[in-house]
Amino acid sequence: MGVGKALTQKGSERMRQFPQGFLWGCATASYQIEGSPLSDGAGPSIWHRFSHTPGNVLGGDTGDVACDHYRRWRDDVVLMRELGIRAYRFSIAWPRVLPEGRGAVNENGLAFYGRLVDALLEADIIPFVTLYHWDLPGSLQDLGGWANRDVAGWFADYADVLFGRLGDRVHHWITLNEPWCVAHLGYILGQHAPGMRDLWAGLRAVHNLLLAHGRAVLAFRQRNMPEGRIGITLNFRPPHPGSQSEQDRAAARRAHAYHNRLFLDPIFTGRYPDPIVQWFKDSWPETLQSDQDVIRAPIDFLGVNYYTRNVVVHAPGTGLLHTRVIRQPGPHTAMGWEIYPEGLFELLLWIHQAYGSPVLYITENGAAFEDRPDPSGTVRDTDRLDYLRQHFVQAHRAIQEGVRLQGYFVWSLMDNFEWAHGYSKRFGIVYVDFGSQKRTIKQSGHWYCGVIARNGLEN
Ligand SMILES: OC[C@@H]1[C@@H](O)[C@H](O)[C@@H](O)c2nc(CNc3ccccc3)cn21
Repeated sequence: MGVGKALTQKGSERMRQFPQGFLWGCATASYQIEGSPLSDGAGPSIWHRFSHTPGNVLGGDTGDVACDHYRRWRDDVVLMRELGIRAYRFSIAWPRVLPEGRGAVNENGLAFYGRLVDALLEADIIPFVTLYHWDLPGSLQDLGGWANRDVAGWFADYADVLFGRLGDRVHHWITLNEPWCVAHLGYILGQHAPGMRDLWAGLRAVHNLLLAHGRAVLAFRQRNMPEGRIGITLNFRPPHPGSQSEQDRAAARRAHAYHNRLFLDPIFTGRYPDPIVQWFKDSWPETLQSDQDVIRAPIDFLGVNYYTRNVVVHAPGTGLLHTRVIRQPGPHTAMGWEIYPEGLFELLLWIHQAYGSPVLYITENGAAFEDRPDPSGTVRDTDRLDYLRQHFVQAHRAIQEGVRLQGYFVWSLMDNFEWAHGYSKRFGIVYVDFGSQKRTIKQSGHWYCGVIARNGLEN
């Protein structure tokens, strides 16, 4: 598309028009919104165990109720229709479908997701299903979880149940959400479930997550569903060196390899980034030559989660990579993340140019701010509106440069359980009063509805 077509002059306003058919949406995840973690035959997940273990989640919050979406899903689909979203990214809780992680299917759990998918289709909303968004069945963690190489087969079998039962109606599948977070936060730092602090286990989790992804892609291809598309969602934090010293530039390269290339390179090139294999040499897992052919099974799209960048300096003996992140001046979100919209453009262009112009979806972008309803009940979250508008502008820039960006999912549809932060951090474009469960569309949500209707941005 030429630039001229995308920048239309309407009156005094300049419109940034997105391509026809661009999929504007919102994203959520099962453990963060559903509640009812053990209802109707569901088994406990590692996040059910982790949040019920004192000290792991701020304020002792758990996902026991969350947004009560398991019971309020019909009203939430009505809300999505009011917002006018064209697609909805949500995850399926593995322990609802396979309570033990393997073996017998829990028909009640599968039926919940079947009803949700049918309601979305009825509302003309395209479902994007994430197969795994961190809620591993506890019984599989008892067998080592992602550190056990057998998990690749367990995950592929679980995925195949869903391909078989929902594949007639769901045509967009995401195998894993942010495997980097699963391994790094869950197995190395211990800040997320299962709360392990074990580099050896964490690096094996990296490899087994990739194997599991590849085995699920191969199972999907076996199903021969020509309308179906499958990909993976990875999180990225473009690192900038804190200075032009060679030490800081080397630190930024290490951070880049670990944060951004650790999963991207094996999937697209069949090889781990050399700097990382060298850096972790003594702890690096044993792998089979045949593994790389499974891991690099071609995918149809890449999901990109972007929130911020990191400014990195060399810090001998500090942390995993001997690096430290330097807080920057300027605006930050309630998570303490720098607001750096240009980083989205930089990231999309890098992936486009370095990995063969894949089809991309922004599967998460959003911001937490201290939202409060005013006396009339209105939530004037202008800071979130500005954050999203600035990032939409950068996404539009990327499309102008030829990036094959085909959709954008705002994180999140509604305020929800923010992992170790509990309910203290609000990312939604819909406000949730967790006492009454009342939903209120925030100013950003009303604004987003207009962007979707115009399929573009007014200045
Ligand atoms: O923190 C906001 C969201 C979270 O609610 C989603 O479940 C998760 O997919 C998600 N990933 C990121 C970005 N990745 C990240 C990296 C390091 C620490 C925390 C998040 C942000 N978010």
